[in-house]
Amino acid sequence: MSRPAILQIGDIVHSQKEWSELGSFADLKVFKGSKSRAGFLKEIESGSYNDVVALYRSNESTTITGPFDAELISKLPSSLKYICHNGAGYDNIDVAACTSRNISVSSTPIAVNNATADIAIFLMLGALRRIHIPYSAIRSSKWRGNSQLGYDPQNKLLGILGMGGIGREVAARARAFGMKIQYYNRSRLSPELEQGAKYVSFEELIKTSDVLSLNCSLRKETVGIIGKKEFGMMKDGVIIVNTARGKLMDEEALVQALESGKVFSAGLDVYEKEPKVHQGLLDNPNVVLLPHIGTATKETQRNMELLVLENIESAVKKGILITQVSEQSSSGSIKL
Ligand SMILES: NC(=O)c1ccc[n+]([C@@H]2O[C@H](COP(=O)([O-])OP(=O)(O)OC[C@H]3O[C@@H](n4cnc5c(N)ncnc54)[C@H](O)[C@@H]3O)[C@@H](O)[C@H]2O)c1
Repeated sequence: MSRPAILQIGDIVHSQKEWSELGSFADLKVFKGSKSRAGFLKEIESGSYNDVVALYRSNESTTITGPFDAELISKLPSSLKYICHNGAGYDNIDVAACTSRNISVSSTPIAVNNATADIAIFLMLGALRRIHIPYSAIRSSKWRGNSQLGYDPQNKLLGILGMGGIGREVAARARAFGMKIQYYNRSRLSPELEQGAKYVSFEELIKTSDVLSLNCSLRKETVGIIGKKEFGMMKDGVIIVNTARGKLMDEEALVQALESGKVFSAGLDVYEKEPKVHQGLLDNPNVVLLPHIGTATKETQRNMELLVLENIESAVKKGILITQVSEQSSSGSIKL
């Protein structure tokens, strides 16, 4: 029987040794052609990947191939059974199109939790203090510049929208700051996972939170989940933190809510049209901005790569993905 092949798209930076070790049971191929969607499609058409069973891709490699949408998925070789994605968010993969082609998809949850929750807390504290103002004043020899007093996290009500892996780590950290926690999720968590957080309706979360942290995945039904109407329902002086996905929120509506003072400040790691950032956010000193660096630590990047490689090994050797995406693992609709 011929050996299966595994295809790498994009860079593997922190676990090259472990990638090479997959060579003990499979042929390793790396997409090196003209680094574009057209170049990738050309390589597929040439037949070079006709023995590829599993592939490695990442949120970063989307800049090379474009999204794994229905069009691209329809052109993948018929040998391909597993897409092992490096990223906790996989909104750049059309999972339904994969399922209908009997392709299983994995992502990298858990590995991302700590680093992303750390950044959410960093942004929340920064937003509570409107930290950008003193932060930039000192470097332009203005000492505190136009700084005003901020707020303590203690005794504030933190609302978490999407109490998944990252949301729960945000809650754990916020408890240490003396915050009260409430959350809304697709389904209520067990008491062990809730850790005392109060489960409330979406409407109550929006209306009563002092700080709102967006931690839910981007799906068709969550695009624009926070828009003009929701900002209108919020408490005056609310603080918004978004480390999940920019498209969850109507950025224009956020800019207006910041300008009107409805929103005291915001801490953002993600944007609607990355890498483009709304000019109204760039111009507003009350906003803390980071360029999507939630998982940008050496430990987390390595752990994410390793989890992808573990998924590949398990898939090729045993036909099982370790962290298959929930749309496929819970529906049981995929037959291999
Ligand atoms: N800033 C970064 O660098 C960075 C890093 C990792 C992940 N992320 C983003 O954070 C998101 C969350 O990651 P995670 O690992 O915690 O994922 P997760 O799957 O563990 O949690 C997502 C949660 O969202 C909830 N959810 C989905 N649809 C919902 C809806 N309609 N209403 C309410 N809740 C809903 C789910 O029930 C789940 O609890 C990812 O999807 C990803 O886009 C960003």
